[in-house]
Amino acid sequence: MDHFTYQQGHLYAESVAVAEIAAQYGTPCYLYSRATIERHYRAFDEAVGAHPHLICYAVKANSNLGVLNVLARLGSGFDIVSGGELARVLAAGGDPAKVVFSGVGKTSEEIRQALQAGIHCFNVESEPELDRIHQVAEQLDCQAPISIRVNPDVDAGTHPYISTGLKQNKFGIAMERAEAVYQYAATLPHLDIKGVDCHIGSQLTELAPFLDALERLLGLIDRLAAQGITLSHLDVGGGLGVNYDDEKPPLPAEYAAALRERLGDRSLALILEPGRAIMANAGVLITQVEFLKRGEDRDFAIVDAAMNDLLRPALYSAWQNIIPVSPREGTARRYDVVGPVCETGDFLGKDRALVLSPGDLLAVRSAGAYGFTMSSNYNSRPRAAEVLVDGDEVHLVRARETVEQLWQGERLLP
Ligand SMILES: Cc1ncc(COP(=O)(O)O)c(C=O)c1O
Ligand SMILES: N[C@@H](CCCC[NH3+])C(=O)O
Repeated sequence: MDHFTYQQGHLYAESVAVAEIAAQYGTPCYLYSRATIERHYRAFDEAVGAHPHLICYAVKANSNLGVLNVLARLGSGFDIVSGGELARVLAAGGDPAKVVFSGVGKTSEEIRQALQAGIHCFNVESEPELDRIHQVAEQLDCQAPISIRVNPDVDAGTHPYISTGLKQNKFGIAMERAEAVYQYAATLPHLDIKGVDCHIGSQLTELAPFLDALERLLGLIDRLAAQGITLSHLDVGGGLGVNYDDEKPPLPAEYAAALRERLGDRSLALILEPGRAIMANAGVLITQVEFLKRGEDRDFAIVDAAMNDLLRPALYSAWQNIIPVSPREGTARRYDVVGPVCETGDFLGKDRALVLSPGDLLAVRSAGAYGFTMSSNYNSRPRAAEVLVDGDEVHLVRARETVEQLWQGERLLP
């Protein structure tokens, strides 16, 4: 469910006509709905219920400060993967004590910043990383809270580029090594073992792979307990899919109930790291039709948003719905909806049935996650504005870039 609906024949974001926002802020423009973000966050929080837990929203899905601030106000924690994301969380008023730090390439400087900020836990992805964290903690004369990210070798059944829990993926420490790594970590005085973590991939639409991974983790937790290593939390990562088309992913309530059932009476706090499930359907990308071009083979709707604004279709052949902001009467034609970037892979959607005239506004749905965060300045295109709608209020949470900002930091030769 989301708060982008047609009212009197025009698309609205909560109580505001999308066309009005486009007129004020220009296109392309990302629109987010505060009510949808809040509802999705609460769906996870309430699904886990009374069981001790932390919802650590995955910042990579959408790191806009306004968005992070909405979540921080709800008490959300954050899953980060860089010093930049940590800085954003802090700037947005997030609580560092609710931050978990994932990612395979943490630098010493990033580790130092996170220790100084007082984060909840590092999700350690390799043995050399464990040593590096220990070394930095020793220099700062503190204990680093850690959790081992285990790679359970489970097929998430998702796009190969976003599957992370297989042996051949770069993420986590192999299950076979995990016990030895915990034993080793327990000998290091500047580490504080907190938990175990896994994240097997993104856009999962079935429960089975999650539960498969969970069973393997619970086995490890029990074996460690028998060896005197008691963990206080279990981080199951993110990955719950959303409806882009007609997928029917499990709802947070169903997912959380299955997790809690399998936890049994183990006294382990649960950490969840949802990104897409909170943000994807809380956002749309608004774009305007520049030209309609009749080709010999097919028709093109050339719009002012491109792969630099929304990379998912080009990168993963991802399908996202494209709908008119103010639908017209008439006979639909089939269009490839393409951007101005000089790449054949620059498309937002292919073979879409639409009734269009130049100047029409289109909304690309489900664009709140991995939309703006994956955008770039390719073809020297300024990045789009981001707007957060809250009831009948509209907040510009990031202005469209100016062309001068495109070369900030660059220098002419002397
Ligand atoms: C470690 C980690 N946690 C959480 C997420 C969030 O995943 P999703 O957006 O699929 O919930 C990701 C991205 O896949 C991730 O790499
Ligand atoms: N960027 C991906 C998800 C990657 C998840 C990060 N581990 C997407 O748009 O689907």
